[in-house]
Amino acid sequence: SRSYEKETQCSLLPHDHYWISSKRILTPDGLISGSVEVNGGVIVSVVKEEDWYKEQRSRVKVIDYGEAVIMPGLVDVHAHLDDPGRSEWEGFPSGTKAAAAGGITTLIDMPLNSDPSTVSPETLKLKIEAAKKRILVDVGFWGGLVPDNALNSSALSSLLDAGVLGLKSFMCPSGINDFPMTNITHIKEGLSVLAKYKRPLLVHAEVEMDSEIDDATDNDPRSYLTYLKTRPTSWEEGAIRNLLSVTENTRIGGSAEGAHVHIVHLSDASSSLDLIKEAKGKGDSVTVETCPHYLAFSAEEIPEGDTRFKCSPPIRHAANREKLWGAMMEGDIDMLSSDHSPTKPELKLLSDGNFLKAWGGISSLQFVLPVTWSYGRKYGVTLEQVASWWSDRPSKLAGLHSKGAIAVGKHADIVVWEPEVEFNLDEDHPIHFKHPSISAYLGRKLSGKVVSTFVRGNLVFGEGKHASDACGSLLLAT
Ligand SMILES: NC(=O)NC(NC(N)=O)C(=O)[O-]
Ligand SMILES: [Zn+2]
Ligand SMILES: [Zn+2]
Repeated sequence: SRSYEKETQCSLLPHDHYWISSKRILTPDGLISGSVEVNGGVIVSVVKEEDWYKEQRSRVKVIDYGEAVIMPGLVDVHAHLDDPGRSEWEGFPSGTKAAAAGGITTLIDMPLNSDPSTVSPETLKLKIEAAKKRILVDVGFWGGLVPDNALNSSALSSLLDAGVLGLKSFMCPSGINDFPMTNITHIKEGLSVLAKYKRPLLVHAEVEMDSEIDDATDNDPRSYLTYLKTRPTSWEEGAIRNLLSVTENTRIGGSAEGAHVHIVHLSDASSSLDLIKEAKGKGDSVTVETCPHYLAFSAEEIPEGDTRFKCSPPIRHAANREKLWGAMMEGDIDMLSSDHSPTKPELKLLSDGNFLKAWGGISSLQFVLPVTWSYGRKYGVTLEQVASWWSDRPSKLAGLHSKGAIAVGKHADIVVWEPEVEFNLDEDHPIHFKHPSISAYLGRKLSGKVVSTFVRGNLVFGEGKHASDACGSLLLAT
């Protein structure tokens, strides 16, 4: 029939009702051997092997994944897909293809690096138009909190009413002209509006302060350490200290109860993290993420002129990376995000190697699961932790309560992967984001191969292939 045809193009699997089984299914109650029943895009049962009676399964298709891990799909709350306006940097089609190939089933797009930035109902509409029928995974949007709308509660309300899942602001220049930085008054006012909607504010927490080098001309711009000195930990610490001066309002009974502050891409695992822990201890509604590149790389190993590693805040020394891992394992850092922030290769200035002038941003979207796993193994990272950092916590941050777990009633957003399988990110490895050459992960050996990715029951990626139709859904807050 017609509808059958349509289904097969959204999914590599011509079934609406089926079971997937494996010896390792990660549920909220732990790892089980058993099966997951999917019907109409939703998980309708999760059954242990011993309870899975033959008659139950005989009627519908069963896909047996053997010992591969079945886990909730990843929810990436921080990615820049640069569409519309800078789709030569990335774009919804290539970005969501990379996401699907990496086991990411939901992606929340940042409001900047597209042109225009997403700061109003009109600009959100442009995003929605650009994404419609061009996304392989589910996509939601953060709106921008900028000086233009921050002190105007009806402007902010109209942006929130239009469906952004929350807001994002910068405490330092963003590098994007139509996305200026906010001060603490803007943030405070923004939180009071967000409180009514119970949606979060995500903050890029760095503040411009004196750099540790008096005269940049004395320093080699091809040396990573020169760049590192221009954005010392005091930038993060100063911004976070200032930010946390207004988060007490988010406590129960506070004037902005219901609002939440989420600090994006934390790099400094020392004083900045201590401040966050202290605020959480007092009951402020605060969470923090870091990104795989801060956990995988260290300043010491960044080659001269290799601007693929440039991002802000910067990747710091190995001792800081150890502390970040400690904070992950202790639960002091709540979750992970990619901060996939690509550009066109020309702007990375790879032949110049000038760290001070190159575009800042790491390209990683497709690799975050194997990177987290590969670099985390030495710290004893478990599958439960990976699912908490990448699915459970981020889905809650974004208010997406139908996502983030293999449980009855949730969307059938699922990644099937083989943690033990190693691969080299060499020229032969298919990479789906637009500009693989600017990724700092190229040439690495990783462990953890994505076998299949399901979005609302559609098999959107399997055996190295993508579904031919882009049937991801737009996630608009209501
Ligand atoms: N304009 C940007 O995308 N900036 C991004 N750049 C990074 N992280 O280097 C970011 O998230 O701050
Ligand atoms: Zn940022
Ligand atoms: Zn970012």
